[in-house]
Amino acid sequence: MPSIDDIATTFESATRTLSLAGRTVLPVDTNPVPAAWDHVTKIDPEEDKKLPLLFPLYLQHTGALEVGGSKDVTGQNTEETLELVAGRPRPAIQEPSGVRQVTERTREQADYFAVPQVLNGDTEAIVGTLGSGIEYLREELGPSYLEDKLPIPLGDGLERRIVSLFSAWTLQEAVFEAYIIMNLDSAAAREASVTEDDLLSPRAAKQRAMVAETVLESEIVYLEYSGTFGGEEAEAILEDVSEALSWSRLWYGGGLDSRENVQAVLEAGADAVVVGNVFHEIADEEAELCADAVEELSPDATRSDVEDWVSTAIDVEESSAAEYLSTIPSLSNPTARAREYLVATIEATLAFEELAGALEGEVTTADELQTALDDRELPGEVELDSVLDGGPESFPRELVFGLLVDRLDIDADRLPVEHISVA
Ligand SMILES: CC(C)=CCC/C(C)=C/CC/C(C)=C/CC/C(C)=C/COP(=O)(O)OP(=O)(O)O
Ligand SMILES: O=P(O)(O)OC[C@@H](O)CO
Repeated sequence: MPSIDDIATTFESATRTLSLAGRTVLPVDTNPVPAAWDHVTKIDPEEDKKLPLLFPLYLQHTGALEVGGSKDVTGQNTEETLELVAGRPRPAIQEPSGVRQVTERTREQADYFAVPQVLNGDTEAIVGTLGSGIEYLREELGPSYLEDKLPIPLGDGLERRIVSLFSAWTLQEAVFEAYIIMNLDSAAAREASVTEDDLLSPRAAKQRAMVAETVLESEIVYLEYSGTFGGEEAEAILEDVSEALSWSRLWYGGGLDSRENVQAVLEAGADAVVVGNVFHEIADEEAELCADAVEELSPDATRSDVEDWVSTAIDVEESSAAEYLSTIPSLSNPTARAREYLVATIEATLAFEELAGALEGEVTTADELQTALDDRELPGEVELDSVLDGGPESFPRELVFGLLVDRLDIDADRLPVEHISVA
């Protein structure tokens, strides 16, 4: 009679064979990273990188929101950013660059967990940090998660096995991003100790991508030029790497800000583009624009007044809003959308200023503020509700409440609005 170990071994071997067939010969796509994502927006939780006020308007057109960065990222600012953006309106991926950015809360908030592994960096960036991450899952996050969830203690042995299952499951559920970092002048290159000697030719990049797909089983191979556009060099790498991959998705990120540079990397073989800086630049741009609008426009300016003002205040075609929207392959007429979203943002700001002015000195507690907002149409509410499909909680209400709590210096729990441009 076969032992339980024999049965388990046979089962494991059959599962592996099926998984291998799914990756190679069967006409099915078993990669958990949706092929439909051809555009991903990378959102950095660090303090200096802000979100546009009506960010869901912009994010409705992207495939997924990837939350992470290489500098000044913490568990707390990651939780805050995920609290704001996850599901608004697209799924969120947490991409940690350090172990302690992962918390119980971020695991609950994010729909996907993406672990970077750098194919051309130092050992720390391929196995070192990952090793401390697994240790952290087993020895800290797992036990504290279990303590929160278990109604009664189960005894040391069983608890240890459940914790080990928790960390194995977390990694099983994770998607791995095999990075090839090619811009030496980026935080990502510094983080992963990528030097001149580590830069790869297209052929070497292709060979490492093959290791990622077949041995490391990385769901994503990520050509990273963070902060700069890789141009022809990147295209040559994408051409070679894309020929070699059949299961892993090939992502390109770095310096994208126009339809042309997006088309170039997609045509060279990228499955998806990742856009970071230019999204945050929308927030900086609108903060200035809104400050000017508050100075120059009357609070009861009509939409057509605002549209006219926008036409004189900014060259919309050259704006960061239009640049970001132009990176979304499926979106037609990005300039017209940018104009529409900028106008909506200014209208919302003018209405917010008027509301804040009316409530100043009138309300001093959270309850009073809540009552004052009930049954009133709030700035940005119509636009945001049309994108967010209602849902049980009203995001525009929470947003305006949070911004007013800050403005009126009220003591109350609120959304982490400090990540929003105009706060
Ligand atoms: C398993 C657990 C709990 C955690 C995983 C912890 C790991 C393995 C983190 C990976 C650390 C690592 C290899 C970082 C490399 C740097 C990197 C690729 C960062 C991502 O780039 P961006 O942050 O988007 O780049 P910029 O900041 O330059 O824009
Ligand atoms: O910020 P940018 O240059 O758009 O790069 C996006 C992303 O690849 C960074 O990890």
